[in-house]
Amino acid sequence: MRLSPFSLGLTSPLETARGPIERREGFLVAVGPDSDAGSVPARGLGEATPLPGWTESRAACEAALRGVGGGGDDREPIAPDALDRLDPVDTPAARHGLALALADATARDAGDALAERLARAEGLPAPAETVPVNATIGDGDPEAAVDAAERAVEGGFDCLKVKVGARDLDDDIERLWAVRRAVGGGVALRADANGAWDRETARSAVERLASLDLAYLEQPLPADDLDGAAALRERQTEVPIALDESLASRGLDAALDAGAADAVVLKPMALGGPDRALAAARRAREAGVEPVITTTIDAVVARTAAVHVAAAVPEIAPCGLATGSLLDADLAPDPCPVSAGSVTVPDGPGLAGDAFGDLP
Ligand SMILES: O=C(O)CCC(=O)c1ccccc1C(=O)O
Ligand SMILES: [Mg+2]
Repeated sequence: MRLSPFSLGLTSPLETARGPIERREGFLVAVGPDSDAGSVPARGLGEATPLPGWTESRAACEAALRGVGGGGDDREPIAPDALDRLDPVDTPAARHGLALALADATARDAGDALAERLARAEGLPAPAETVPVNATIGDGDPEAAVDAAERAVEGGFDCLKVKVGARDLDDDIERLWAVRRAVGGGVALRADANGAWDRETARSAVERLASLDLAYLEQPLPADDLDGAAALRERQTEVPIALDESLASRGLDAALDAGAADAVVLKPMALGGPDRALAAARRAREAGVEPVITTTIDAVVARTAAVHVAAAVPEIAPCGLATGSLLDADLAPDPCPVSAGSVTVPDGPGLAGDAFGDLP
């Protein structure tokens, strides 16, 4: 297994209530084919891009991958239990990197698109050919938010996710209303507070946002506060509640059991791999909770993998996968660029046929 480090800057920092995201640093993970041992049937490519706060640190990610043979050559056989030795809770990005590389290799060997393999493993029907996506708007000042919203709608997006929670609630409400006035009633608006509010502020927010027609409010309360999220849902049906950070901290099952979410925001990089993200999406669906797939502002390999995961979820809601444009450079041309608020799922085989053939 070969690791190739990379470091990519964002065009401008993505401001969130938990601070700005300025760079994304991680590893490409290349495996096989190791014709001698036969444990990896074809070349496969993965990406491990940790985001501390959502995943392990970069150092922990690298150590975990090296501990299961990363750092060697891609032709070296991989221990059969290598993937099992990467803990999806402690080192989700590391597990994502190897799980994706192995899944890409297996799908390539079979001549299937990754989405087809993922769907079959979960007993889901044939994947979709396109996936709807939301535009991601950072927690900048009101003019910047309105500007970004107008540009996104001109570009064909009909769903916008606006970061909130970095300023006073009064200012956020005014900011969201400014966006609503600018884009009109026909565009779906989501707001993501990244856990910034206490219960009283969150209660006030859902009351004051009731008439804004929000598609959902994401992570209004700290990650651990599932009871608070459940209570918000009980009092305010006009503002659906989505959970993101809570899934990493409390787990999907606890969130579903607590009745704490109308929607769950599933990040393959934070959940330990494409396979685990799709399994989570299927479980959420079965519990009547809408799954949404997003990146952690990953490079093109993991972003493409997340598109395959989303494609495998029948009738998926708009996903947070239009994040490539936030990076000021990328590892390869995008095999599934965003057009008119949607991405086309690559045919394969694997992630995207030959699209990543020049990558290490
Ligand atoms: O969902 C999106 O539109 C993009 C992804 C996103 O917002 C995000 C990206 C990196 C880390 C956290 C988050 C988040 O959803 O909170
Ligand atoms: Mg979020």
